[in-house]
Order: sequence, then structure tokens, then C-alpha cells
Amino acid sequence: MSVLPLDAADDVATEPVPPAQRRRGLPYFLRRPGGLFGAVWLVFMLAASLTASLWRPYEVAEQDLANRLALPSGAHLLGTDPLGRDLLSRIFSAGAEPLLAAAVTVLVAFGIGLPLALIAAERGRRVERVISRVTEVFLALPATILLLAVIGVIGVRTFIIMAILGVLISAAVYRVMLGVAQSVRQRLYVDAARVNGLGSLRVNLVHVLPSMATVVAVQAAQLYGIGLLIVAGLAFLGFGPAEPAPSWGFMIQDASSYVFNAPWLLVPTGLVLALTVVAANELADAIAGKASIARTPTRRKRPLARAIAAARGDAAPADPAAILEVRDLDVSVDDGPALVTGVSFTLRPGRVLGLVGESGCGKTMTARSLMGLLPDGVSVSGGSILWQGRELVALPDKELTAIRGREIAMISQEPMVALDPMFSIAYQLVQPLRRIRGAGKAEARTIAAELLRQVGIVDAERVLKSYPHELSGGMAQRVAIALALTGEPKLLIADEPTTALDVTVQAEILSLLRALVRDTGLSVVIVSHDLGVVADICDDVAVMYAGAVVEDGSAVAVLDEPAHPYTMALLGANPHVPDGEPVPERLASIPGTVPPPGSWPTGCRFAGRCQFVQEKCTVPFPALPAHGAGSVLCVRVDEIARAGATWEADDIGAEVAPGAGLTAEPIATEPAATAGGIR
Ligand SMILES: Nc1ncnc2c1ncn2[C@@H]1O[C@H](COP(=O)(O)OP(=O)(O)OP(=O)(O)O)[C@@H](O)[C@H]1O
Repeated sequence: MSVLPLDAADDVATEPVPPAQRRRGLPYFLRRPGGLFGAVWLVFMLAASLTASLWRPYEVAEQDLANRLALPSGAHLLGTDPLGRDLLSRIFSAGAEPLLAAAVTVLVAFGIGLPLALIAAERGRRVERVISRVTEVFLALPATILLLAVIGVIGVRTFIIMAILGVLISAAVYRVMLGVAQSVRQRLYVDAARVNGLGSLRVNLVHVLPSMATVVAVQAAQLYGIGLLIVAGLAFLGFGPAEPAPSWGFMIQDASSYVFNAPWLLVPTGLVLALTVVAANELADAIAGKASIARTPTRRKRPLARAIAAARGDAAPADPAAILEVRDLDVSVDDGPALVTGVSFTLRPGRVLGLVGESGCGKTMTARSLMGLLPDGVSVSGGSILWQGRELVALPDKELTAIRGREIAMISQEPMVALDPMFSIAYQLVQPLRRIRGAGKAEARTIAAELLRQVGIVDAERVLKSYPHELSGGMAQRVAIALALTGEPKLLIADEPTTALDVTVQAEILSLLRALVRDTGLSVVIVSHDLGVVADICDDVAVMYAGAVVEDGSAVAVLDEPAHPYTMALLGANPHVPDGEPVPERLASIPGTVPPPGSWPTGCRFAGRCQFVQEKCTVPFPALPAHGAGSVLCVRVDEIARAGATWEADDIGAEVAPGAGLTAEPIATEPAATAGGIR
């Protein structure tokens, strides 16, 4: 039996209620007429039913044979049944059982389904598959037949029957909650909590569950209404309390026999049952009033990476001064295409490395792999990430958790999303400070204020009391940076930290990052598609195209004298002209788009869009010619350099033919010297 729609996760709220709204008077759902009615009616019914023996005017079995099938009167406010028993007394005396039994179903269904969903969402695809397969078995069971069989064995024991129903329905609850939990876990503030080293149980309790509260409440209220109908339905079929004990279902069944000669008999019980079910649904609707949809993929741990690590221990970095050394990193979709291949770069303390390239080139996947925060179904499939000489690839999650937030921190493009809307800034800063630095509450608050000042927030006390939605984008990004600094990290990974901000705020955040690097010796890996950002802040740069680093070196060298055609093209297409340089009449463009993973061409992946393409670019090449201090993934790099060719801006309306930018006769390629080719 599946009483909950399996796609309900898409239809209900996962967005927490803004704290300001929560704090002002009644909860928001009670301010809606439907919600108020639902809550008041349910509370009234429960209270009246549980106390019925204290106030009912007649005993439930007391007969007034002179007043059979009577209409409402002063003596019998809701009338009487065929034996002259008082309907008001019987209806409310019968209410406790369905109201409590339906609650048992809800508690059991959510008591099983919700924790399973949280575990499946957290433990990754394998565990999720196992749990999902088991729940599918439950979903396939013929629940009605099963319940009737149980009644045959144990008799009419409503609470046990409804508990068994809860077990069966828990499979449907699991399916719905899994979608929501996966969606919530994908939110950046959950990432931020993980990045700050919060353990999985606390991430679930502090961040995931509160964000699921609305969905849980909506689903629970709906399931409660369904539970009421099932209890009444069972009693209607004769599987309720034995006469003369009253039950809503049997009273309706009894009334249906008199529907023509005493139609009123059906009204009071039917109306009370209908109103109670409607009340549960109205409450659910009111809770769902703030609905918003969240559909994002889930994350998982890194099974392939574990295998890699099993075969490899920690190693000494090739560059002894390096704090981070990434070698031949491959990131792939499990059982799917590679997203990143052979990425290598080195980062020294106090330096800023930029990963730059068009959208979809693999910058984010590369950056996220450094923290073990790849999306579900994507994992490191090769290579090594040496962090201070320690291999991070396939490090157990527990050890990675200890590194995240403390040694390596992360900020992302959307500061608002990275901050949990449920909590004040003070709370979000104080918690990691207490956990990571072991500070007391007062001390943590003082440090939090200092951190806010360090990131350029002058009225730190006011901001500490604020909630994320009360901050501007730039302010929120400063807070996100302060949050990242709570663990005094040595490396900050900044994924497009200024993309969502307006230009003036961008400049402020960049200058803040520069100051942090200068003052604290922090190292930064910054992901950006903006060469202006790279020029502004980076010491080193790695240009990525279609999952590979096509050129790297010092920012000055790469930006001043780009060697790879792709870097030239990016620079030619950059609308920002440095001060003192002439403004070009027309910007360059790069025809076509980045080929998606799985359809990268053989040979140079940029060949299809390159102005300098030749036959030899389209065949695999095992190694590359040396070029300056950095590396350049182009077989023609020296020819192009010698010819002094640059990426041509195309004429309006005309597309530059591949190969048009270089007219020199083909020149023999230098002997291969640098390792690394395109796979
Ligand atoms: N969860 C995922 N499953 C499969 N493929 C993915 C997933 N996430 C990203 N990709 C693909 O991986 C490739 C690299 O994505 P990535 O986000 O690293 O690019 P990017 O250079 O950071 O681009 P952007 O600036 O748009 O984020 C893209 O082709 C993208 O479609």
C-alpha cells in the first residue's frame, strides 16, 4: 500500500521559514484560516474525546427506547440512534481510538521511514540501493490482505493493526523523505557544515532535519487523515470495537441502514469524521503554504578512490615547499564518462592559484575533489592529492572531516545558500568556534565578532544578531569567509566567490581575500571563469578546458604571454582591458561550445574550436613539448610562439575558419619533453 505519492518530495516545502516570521506571534501556519481551523479542531476533538467519560450526558450504552432515531433536541443535542442511545455521548466516546490509533500509524511510519531516509541520503548510493530495494518489497506487499490476515490471527486489536500499517507505510515515507533528505544534504550550508568538520549525526540533527521539518509535518498531517479513515473503514467492515462500545465506522455503517427513513442519523458521525479528516488535511496544506521545490542530486563517498588509496600510501611531494600537490587527478561519473583527467598543479603556502576556464571545463569538480565533496555518483578515479604530504584521495570520511574546516575550508558562489537560514550569524559562527577551537560560549562570541571585523564588517555586533536573509550579498560573503576562517585553515578553496556579487562588491571581496593571504599566510585555490579575477588576485593559474589543464604557470606569464590557443582565445574574448592598453575594436570569440564529458575528441580536445588546428592536433599524442616554466597542452605551441600568432577576432557575421590564424608552413614539432598527454 502506498498512501503517500512517491513524488511528493517535489511538491512540498523544504525551505525553512524565515526566522523573523517564526518569532513573531503564532506560527505561520496558524495564521492561515485553514491551518487555524485544522489545529483547533484536532485539539478540540482530542481533548473532548479523551475526557468524554467526564462530561458526556449519557453512558454510551444507555438506551432511551422512547426516543429512538430522534432528531436533535434539548435532551439529546445530536439526536439518538436506533436503540435511543445519545449520539453526542457515543461520538465523542468513540473518538479517542481513531485519533490515537492514526497517530500510532504516523509515529511508526515516520519512526522507521525518516531515519532510514537520513541514513540512505548520507551513506551514499550503495546503502541507499540496499534500503530502497528492501522498502520496495514492503511497497509491493498487498497491505489490505495482510492486515485482514493479521486481524484473523490476533483479533481486532486496533493499535497493533495500525502499528503494522505504519510499518508498511514506512516504505512510502522513506521514499518521500529520501528525496527531501538528498536535496537538503546537497545545499551549500550543509556542505559548509561538513566543511567545518561537523560529524554526520550532528549535520543531520542540526541542519538536515530542521530543513525537512516542513515536509515531515505536511506528510505526517496527511498520513494522519488517511489513518483516521482506515480506522473508521475497518470498524465499518466490522473490525472495530464490539457493540455496545461505540466506533465511528460502525455508527456510520449502522446509520447507512436507515438512510431513507432516518437520514439525520448519518449526519453527526459522518460530519465529525469528515471534519476531522479535513482538519488534518487543512493543517497539512497550511504547513505546506511556504512550499518551495528543491531538486538537486545527492552526494556520496568515493568508492573508486578508496581502491586507489588502498594501493597507495602518503608520499613526499615533488616540490618540498608545496602545501598541496595534485598529480594526474581523474574524476569520473561512476560507470560513466570522465569529467576531469590528468589534472596536476602545485600550491605553495601563501600563494593563490586560479583554476580558470569556461563553464563545464571541470573547475568545480577539481576543487571539490580536494575536499572529498564530489556530488553523488561522481568520484576520484585516479591520481593523487597530497595535502602537506598526506594523501587525501580515499582518506576515510572521518579523517577528511577532521581536515575539513580545520585545515582546508571552502567558500562558494552563493553565500546566502551557504549560510543556514534557520540560525543567526552568531550561532553559525559560535558553534564551529566552540567545536574546533574548544572556546567557551563567551569567548567564542568574542572571537566571532573579531572574525567579522577581520573580514571588514564594522558593526559586528549587529551582524552577529542578524539572520542570513537580513544580509546583503556582499555582507553574506564576508560572513561566509569568516565562517571559513573559524577553523584557522591553511587552505581556502573559493569556488567563484564573486560571481554572484555586483562589480563593486566583487572588488571588495577580492581585496579582502588578498589581505587575508597577505596577513595570515593563507593559501587559496580560487575557481573562476573571470580572467579579471585571476589577474587581480592569483599568483599562479591553471587554465582548464574540457576536463584537462591546458596551460599553467605563473599568472603573470600565462596572462601576459599566453601560449595555448585556448588561453589566447579567453584573453582575446575578455572585455576588461588593462589600464593604458588600447581598447580592441572587436572582441575575439570562440566558435562552438565546450564538448561535454564522454564526447571529447581524440587528440586535442580544443581542436574543433581552434584557429590553429592541423591534422596532427586531431590524433592522440602521448607527451608534450616543453614550453617555458609552466606546461602547455598543445602540440603546436612552439610553432605558434615562433610565428608570433595571436587569436584573431572574427569579422562580424563571419566565422574564422579553424587554422586561419596561422599561415606559416607547418614546422616540425619539438621533441617531446613534458609528461602528460590527452587521453
Ligand atoms: N553530478 C554530476 N554528474 C555528472 N556530471 C556532472 C555532475 N556535475 C557536473 N557534471 C559535469 O562535469 C563537467 C564539469 O563540471 P564542473 O562543474 O566542474 O565545471 P565548471 O568548469 O566548474 O563549470 P561551472 O563554472 O559552470 O561550474 C560538466 O560537463 C558537468 O556537466
